[in-house]
Amino acid sequence: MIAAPNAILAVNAGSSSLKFALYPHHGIEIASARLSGIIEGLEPGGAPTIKMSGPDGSFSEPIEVAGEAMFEQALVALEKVLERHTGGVNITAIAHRIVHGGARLSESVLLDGDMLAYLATLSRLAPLHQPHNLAGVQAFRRIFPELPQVGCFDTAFHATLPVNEQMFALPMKLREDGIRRYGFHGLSYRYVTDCLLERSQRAAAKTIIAHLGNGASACAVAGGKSVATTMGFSALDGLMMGTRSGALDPGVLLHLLRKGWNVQQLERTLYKESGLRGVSGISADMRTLHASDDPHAALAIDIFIHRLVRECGSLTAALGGLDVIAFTGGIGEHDVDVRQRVCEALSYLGMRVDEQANRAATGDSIATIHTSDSSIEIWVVPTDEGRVAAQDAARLIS
Ligand SMILES: Nc1ncnc2c1ncn2[C@@H]1O[C@H](COP(=O)(O)OP(=O)(O)O)[C@@H](O)[C@H]1O
Ligand SMILES: CC(=O)OP(=O)(O)O
Ligand SMILES: [Mg+2]
Repeated sequence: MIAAPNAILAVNAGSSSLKFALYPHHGIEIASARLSGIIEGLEPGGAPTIKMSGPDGSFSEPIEVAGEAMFEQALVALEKVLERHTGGVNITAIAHRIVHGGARLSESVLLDGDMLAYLATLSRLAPLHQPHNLAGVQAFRRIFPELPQVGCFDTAFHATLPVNEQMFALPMKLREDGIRRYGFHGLSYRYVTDCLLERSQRAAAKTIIAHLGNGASACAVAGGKSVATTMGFSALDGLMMGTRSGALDPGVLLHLLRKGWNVQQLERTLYKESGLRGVSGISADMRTLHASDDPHAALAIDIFIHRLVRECGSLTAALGGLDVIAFTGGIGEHDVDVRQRVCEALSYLGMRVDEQANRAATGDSIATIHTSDSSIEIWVVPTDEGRVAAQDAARLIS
């Protein structure tokens, strides 16, 4: 009898959805994802649905849940769906994307009770991500108690940030309380950095990676290491995002507090009602904004690009020049118009975008979109955060 192939299940548990992908592996050798998908509607009162695409094509089906423990019931359903569509792979570990590893964790780790207790203390630093990530781990531990669970941290890639990039100009005592810049989207930055280092002679020098998804940030990478990044203490800083404000004058917060706003109102506004959604009044989805002829939609896109161009200038200054820029995340991989406008605004650096190559880069595979006389390479790299997590899990269980 031939043994079922081994595979690692990489998951990203959010507030109301769970993204997953299954990576076959042979020891520490990881293959491309065999299938990937999302369970949506996991909020109380929601109607959980599983969407998946893999070798048998794409499908979407509701998950039957009754009473409490919706998350656990969804995982049991996921296990059955995976069994049906993979012909029975042998899952060897679950690799969890967890946004915050704090100052202590600069690498992925096996998750046990002590480690989870430490990670729970970081929830206050990432209130909209960390509690959901950890609830995901707990649910998987209950449903699959025999499987190793591995934590892979968004902050880990930024452990190399120099101290002047980590520090706020605040009283030193606050730094001792953990109030410093951490940076996020590290799994994506690691994936893109590895892709670039494999393919470009110049990527080892001075590179900016723009991760433009629902959450968005950009990172300056030198010699494969993070040296500056736009997200800081929380996943709110830096670029304008789908529903988050990005960098904001702290005076605005003081003003609103003085007007009587409470923490919940501030949190909701900054995380959920700002960014593309807040400015446009229409949607957080870039595709919807492009399709709209409302002037507020155009204004939202315009601010998004303006903020990104300014941050690229700042990151270029931190690097002392620029050799390579890479676009990734849903917008970075697919949005021809945003890439064109950002690159044209950065032409003062000697960046020349090839309009035809840009139009042809659809995010299905890695592409370059610069002209032969551009002094800066421009890349489009479809990211794969799950693969980085799966690699680490394979290493940790081997
Ligand atoms: N073809 C496209 N053109 C422009 N934007 C796109 C396209 N496809 C996806 N996006 C945008 O990508 C964003 C989601 O990015 P993604 O990286 O998938 O999200 P997440 O951060 O949840 O992983 C949305 O704003 C969406 O509009
Ligand atoms: C850290 C962060 O912003 O993550 P996401 O883009 O998944 O919201
Ligand atoms: Mg994302």
